[in-house]
Amino acid sequence: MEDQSCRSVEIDGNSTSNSELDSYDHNSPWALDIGGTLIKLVYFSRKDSSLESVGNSVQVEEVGLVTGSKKYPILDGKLHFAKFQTSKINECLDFIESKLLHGSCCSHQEVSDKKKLLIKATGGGAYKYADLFKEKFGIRLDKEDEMDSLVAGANFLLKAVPCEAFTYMEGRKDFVQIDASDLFPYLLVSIGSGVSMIKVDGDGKFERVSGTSLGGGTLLGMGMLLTNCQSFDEFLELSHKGDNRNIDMLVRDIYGVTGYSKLGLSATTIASSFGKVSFDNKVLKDYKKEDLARSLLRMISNNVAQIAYLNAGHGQLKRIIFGGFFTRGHEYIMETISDGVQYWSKGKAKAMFLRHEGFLGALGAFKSYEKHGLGSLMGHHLTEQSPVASPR
Ligand SMILES: Nc1ncnc2c1ncn2[C@@H]1O[C@H](COP(=O)(O)OP(=O)(O)OP(=O)(O)O)[C@@H](O)[C@H]1O
Ligand SMILES: CC(C)(CO)[C@@H](O)C(=O)NCCC(=O)O
Repeated sequence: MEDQSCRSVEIDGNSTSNSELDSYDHNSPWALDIGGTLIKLVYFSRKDSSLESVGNSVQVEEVGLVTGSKKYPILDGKLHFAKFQTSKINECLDFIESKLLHGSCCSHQEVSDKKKLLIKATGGGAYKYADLFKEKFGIRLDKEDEMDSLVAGANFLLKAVPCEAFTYMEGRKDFVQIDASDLFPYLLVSIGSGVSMIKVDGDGKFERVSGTSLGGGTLLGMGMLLTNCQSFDEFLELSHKGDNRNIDMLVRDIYGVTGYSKLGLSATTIASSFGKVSFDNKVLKDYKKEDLARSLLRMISNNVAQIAYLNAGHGQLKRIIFGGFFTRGHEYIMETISDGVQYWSKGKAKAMFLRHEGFLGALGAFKSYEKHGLGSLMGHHLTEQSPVASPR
C-alpha cells in the first residue's frame, strides 16, 4: 500500500516562548480526523522545536504559508499534515510516539489528581479507537462532531488562505479568491470513503442535506477487485492510461454517430457506465485493467457530481466546493467532476476544489481548541509565501 505522507505549513507568529519541547507542551497542539479509510493528523511545531528533528520515515515537506499578522502569540512555527491508513492505525501511533506528540497537547483535565491529556479528534474513529488511545498513551480523545469539523476546516481555509480554492476545467487550474462577505451559502461535498453533502450558511451554520455511499471507498474497493491493484495511487496510475470507451456504452453505441442531439446528448456521452460489457461476451481478464480503472473512476466521479448538482439546485447554490481525500489534486478526477457539474447545471454552477481538501476535518478539530478558550491557534490572515504544493 502507499506510504503515509507528511507536509508542513509555516506559521509565523510572535512567539513569546522558545523553550525546548518537553513532555507536556501547551504550544504543540495536534488534532486527529480518524476516517473510514484514512487518518489525518494535523500538528503544530514551534520553530526549532524537537518535533522538527526527531527522525522518522515520513517525508516532511514545506508548503510555505506564513501569517501576515503578528497577533497570534501561540504560533511561531509550522503546521504539519500527515495521513495514515486507518487499517494501519499502529503506524499512526508510532508516528505520534516518534514525534513525542503523546506528551504534548493543548488542553488537559484534572482527573483524580492526574493530568489527563485531551486531544481533539473527529471522524468515526474518534469513537471507535478512543480506548486504544487511552490504553496506549493515556490520552483522552475529545470528540468534535465530524460535520462541524468539516465545515469549520473549509470555512477557515476559504476565508484565511489565499489561493486555497480553485476551479479545474479544460486542463486549467484557476485560483479563485472568494470574498468572505460573498462566501455563503455554498455546498460542501466531502468525498471520503462515503460522501457527505452539506449546505453551509455561515460559521457553525450548516445542514447535511444529502450523502451517498458511492464514494472513494467504493472506487478503491471495486478498483482493487477489478484490477488487482494494491493502492489508490496504483489505481490512479492505471486509470491514466485507460480508455473508458472500451467499457462504457456511449450514446453513439445506441444511436449511431449523430447521437441524440434533440436531447443534447452527443454521440460521445456515456449512456451507460460499464454498459458495453453486457454485450461483449467477454470475461474480466479479457479487459484491460487500465480501461476498467478509467471507467470506474468516471462512473463514481460523474455520479457524485450529479448528486452534488441536484442538491445545489435545490438550495440554489452556485458554488459547489469539493473536499475529502478522493480528489487529491488528481487532474482527471477534478476534470470529470467539473464537467459533470457544468453539464448538469448547464454552466450555472461551478465545481471548486481546495488545496488542503483532505484535511478539512482535522483542521476543523484543530481549530476547535480555540472554542475552549485556548486563544487563536491559527492566524486568520495567512499570506502566500510561494507557489505551493498541496499536502497530499
Ligand atoms: N493514499 C490513499 N489511500 C487510500 N485511499 C486514498 C488515498 N488517497 C486518496 N484516497 C481516496 O480517499 C478516500 C478517503 O478519503 P477521506 O480520507 O477524506 O475519507 P475518510 O475520512 O477515510 O472516510 P469517511 O469520511 O467516509 O469516514 C479513499 O476512499 C480513496 O478513494
Ligand atoms: C458515514 C460518514 C459520514 C463517515 O464519514 C460518510 O462515510 C458518509 O457520509 N457516508 C454516506 C452515507 C449516506 O449518506 O448514505
